Amino acid sequence: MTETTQAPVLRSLLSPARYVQGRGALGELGRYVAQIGSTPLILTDDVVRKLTESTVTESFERAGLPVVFEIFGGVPTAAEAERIAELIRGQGADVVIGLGGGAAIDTAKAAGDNAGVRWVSVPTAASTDAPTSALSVVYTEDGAFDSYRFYSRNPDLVLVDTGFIAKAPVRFLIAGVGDALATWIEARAVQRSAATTMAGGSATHAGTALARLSWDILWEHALPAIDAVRNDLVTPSVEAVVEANTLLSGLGFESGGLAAAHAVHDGLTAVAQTHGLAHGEKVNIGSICQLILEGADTSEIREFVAFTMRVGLPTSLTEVGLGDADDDTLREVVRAAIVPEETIHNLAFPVSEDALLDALKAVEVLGRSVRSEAGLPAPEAPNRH
Ligand SMILES: NC(=O)c1ccc[n+]([C@@H]2O[C@H](COP(=O)([O-])OP(=O)(O)OC[C@H]3O[C@@H](n4cnc5c(N)ncnc54)[C@H](O)[C@@H]3O)[C@@H](O)[C@H]2O)c1
Ligand SMILES: [Zn+2]
Repeated sequence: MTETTQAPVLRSLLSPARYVQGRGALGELGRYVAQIGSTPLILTDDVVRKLTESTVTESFERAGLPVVFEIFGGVPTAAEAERIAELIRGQGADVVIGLGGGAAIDTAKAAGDNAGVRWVSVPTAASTDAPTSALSVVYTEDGAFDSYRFYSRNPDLVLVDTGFIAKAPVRFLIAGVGDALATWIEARAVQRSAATTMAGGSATHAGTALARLSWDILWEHALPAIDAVRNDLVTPSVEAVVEANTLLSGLGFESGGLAAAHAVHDGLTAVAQTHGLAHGEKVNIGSICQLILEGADTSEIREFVAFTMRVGLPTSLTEVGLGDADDDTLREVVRAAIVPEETIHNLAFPVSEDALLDALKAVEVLGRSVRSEAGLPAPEAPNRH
């Protein structure tokens, strides 16, 4: 028998064991967590703890679970994950719950993996597609993208209470729409190039189709959902967008694949000017950049810019703090976006430093042009948070 020297091309789809979504879901968290472990540790920040503590406590008490909160430090670094892992070991916890935004959720996954216990994602904002995936994005202490860290399993449970999402600042939902719209743009590119996905191997039809479904739902429901959340309302559009941002985009990006949009996001984190912005806001600049690099139809690109502008996402370098950036600063972004391990190389064509620099600059030109066509004033630099 002859031995094959090449690994076979395999298709793969990953997902969490259970996904639960709806108004009032947080009150049921204890019941679901009790199926996974008996000594949970909840990782969250002060803001989210204040909002959720009474509901979580009541739910855990009903399920006979102890209530142990730990404050998340704010940046998902390797050191923060190890600090939490130490606590898990010390307390003998058997499940860690990331409660809050993508950063707390990613840190809970990393800490759970370090400590060898199971993990649960409870997003209180539909701001990213982090909750479902079997990976964390690791940052340096000063907030720059460091690396992707992959795990052998996804969260055992992802639970989303749309009542909390509707009461959260609308900017989070808007950012989540930016993150989720990129999913189809990137999965489509990975499908064209037959590149490897974040799940390892080639995309399944299912992974790619979920990315597309997320896109379709967002074009239909993002604007009414944003209006509803501005008024603290949970409508069917809000439920649809939360599912698109969290479940569909989560499965779609992981099993459909990433390409240039996220690589450009990662590049943007290399410069301090962008640090006050949400993940999904930076990703939207990456999506526009990818469409430009791909030479997508002018009408398609302009429609995307106009739509995401209406959604409330940044569509120009000015809005991510880089309006007056010199070439050296932009080259820093570009170089970080095209390092060999970046997903930009999943595009079907090679991308040079100069090509990406020009595409980035073209985002500003395009964003300004679409704004003025819509009769809107020139873009403004972001408010610092
Ligand atoms: N692992 C993955 O697959 C993946 C995918 C996408 C993004 N990410 C990561 O996710 C992170 C970004 O997540 P993010 O945009 O949610 O930011 P974040 O986690 O920093 O959260 C932002 C803020 O939201 C606040 N918040 C959360 N819920 C709230 C609520 N209901 N009301 C008021 N405030 C609330 C938190 O207190 C926090 O300060 C980045 O680290 C990014 O790399 C990971
Ligand atoms: Zn993302």
